[in-house]
Order: sequence, then C-alpha cells, then structure tokens
Amino acid sequence: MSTWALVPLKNLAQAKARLAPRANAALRRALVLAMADDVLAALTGVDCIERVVLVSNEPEAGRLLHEQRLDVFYTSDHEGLNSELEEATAYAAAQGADRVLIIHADLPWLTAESLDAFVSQCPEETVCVARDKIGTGTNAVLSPLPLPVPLVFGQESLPAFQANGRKLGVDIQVTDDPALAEDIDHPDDFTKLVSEQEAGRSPGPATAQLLQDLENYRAERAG
Ligand SMILES: Nc1nc2c(ncn2[C@@H]2O[C@H](COP(=O)(O)OP(=O)(O)OP(=O)(O)O)[C@@H](O)[C@H]2O)c(=O)[nH]1
Ligand SMILES: O=C(O)[C@H](O)COP(=O)(O)O
Repeated sequence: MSTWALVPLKNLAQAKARLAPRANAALRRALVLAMADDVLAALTGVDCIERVVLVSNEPEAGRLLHEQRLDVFYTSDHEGLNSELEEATAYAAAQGADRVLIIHADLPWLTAESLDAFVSQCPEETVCVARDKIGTGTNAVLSPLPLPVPLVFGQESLPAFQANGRKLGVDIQVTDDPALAEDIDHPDDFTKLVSEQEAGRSPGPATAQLLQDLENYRAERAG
C-alpha cells in the first residue's frame, strides 16, 4: 500500500493568528516554521510513508523547508484548508497513492514512533483520526483513497467527521495520543510549550532550538 503524508501549511503572514497576544509576528512565523520542520522530520522517519507533501499557498514554503523527501503542492489563495487538501488528495491518488495521512503542522511533540503506532494500529481500509487535546478537534486523518468521507477540518471537526461517517456507513476509528493531540493554538499552549521545555520535556529539535534562542535573547536583553 502506498501511503502519502499531506501536511497543510497556512500562509505564513496569516498563520497562528490566535497566538498574537503571546507572540509577535516574527516569533509566530519562526514558530510555525520550526514546528513544521519537526513534523516533517518525524514523517520522514516513518518507513511506510512513501512521500511527504506540504500543501500550501505560501510561496516560500519550498525554500523555507528543505527535507529530502519533501514536495510542495502549491494551492491558490483563499481556497480554504479543506478544499486545498481535497485537491492535494486527488493529486496523490492520481500519482498512485492508495492512502493519505493528513496531519497538521503544529504538533511539536510529534515523533516517528507515535506516527508509526498511529499508522500500524489502523487497518488499511479504515479511516483513523487523531483527536486533539480539547477533544473535539482533529489533528490527523489516515484514510484510504478515494476519500470515503469528506474533509471537514475546522471548528468541532471530530463530531463532524463522525456524523459523516455514520451517514455514509464508514467506520471511523479515533486515537488518543498526546504526541498527536497537543497542538499549539492558543497563548496558553505556547506558555505550556515554554514551561515543558524548561522542565526538560523538549519538543522536536527545531522547536526546542527556537525556544532556546528565544530564552537566550531575552536573558541577554534582561541582563
Ligand atoms: N494549506 C492551508 N493550511 C492551513 C490553512 N489553515 C490552516 N492550515 C494548516 O492547518 C493546520 C491547523 O491549523 P490551525 O491550528 O487552524 O492553525 P492556524 O490557522 O495557523 O491558526 P490560527 O491562525 O490561530 O487560526 C496547520 O498545519 C495550519 O498551517 C489554510 O487555509 N490552508
Ligand atoms: O479540524 C480541526 O480540528 C482544525 O482544523 C484544527 O483545529 P485547531 O484550530 O484546533 O488546530
């Protein structure tokens, strides 16, 4: 079975707007890139994933993120997350993929091991989703192609996926794993990320390095 990973990445000028009270535009941009780097590195460490594709209308996506097995599927502005991902999924199917793993780029604690576990516990013909930390969001969808249920990322996406599954007679298996659940959306999430690192629970290397640089910079200014 040929499984492709699709990672949506919002335009950098707009990404992580909800973090604005806690992080300025430069920090938000650096954080988005660092977390994406870590997610891509984890994905490229999973043997059963044949290709990793960033799905983005960010013109600089390809230049900013250089992973060996990384491709970029450029989308146009203002399409929206779900339709960009549906397009990328159709492209993957046309290129021979049998299954896609759609996974968000804001999961700094993601590891190749957690991804391996998520993929291996999912029967090939089943749709498996990873629940977010709040409980009603969806951070990853692993699905055979063509997609048996439409993509409904956004507010309250997990119940929406489940309702569509029931309507269409498609079984949807839900996974709870902190590495897949802990996304960074709100100012408190960022505060927690910083304190977890201080407590020795480091996120992926690119995010950890960014937090270290930030701490050094702040210490220099204070001192
Ligand atoms: N390609 C694409 N990716 C998106 C879009 N919106 C969100 N994403 C990505 O989808 C994932 C989850 O996004 P969110 O948690 O909503 O992140 P965000 O939109 O940057 O956050 P806010 O601006 O604070 O709402 C992340 O990987 C984002 O980069 C979009 O319109 N297009
Ligand atoms: O489907 C989802 O849960 C959203 O695409 C992402 O939700 P978030 O904004 O909570 O990350």
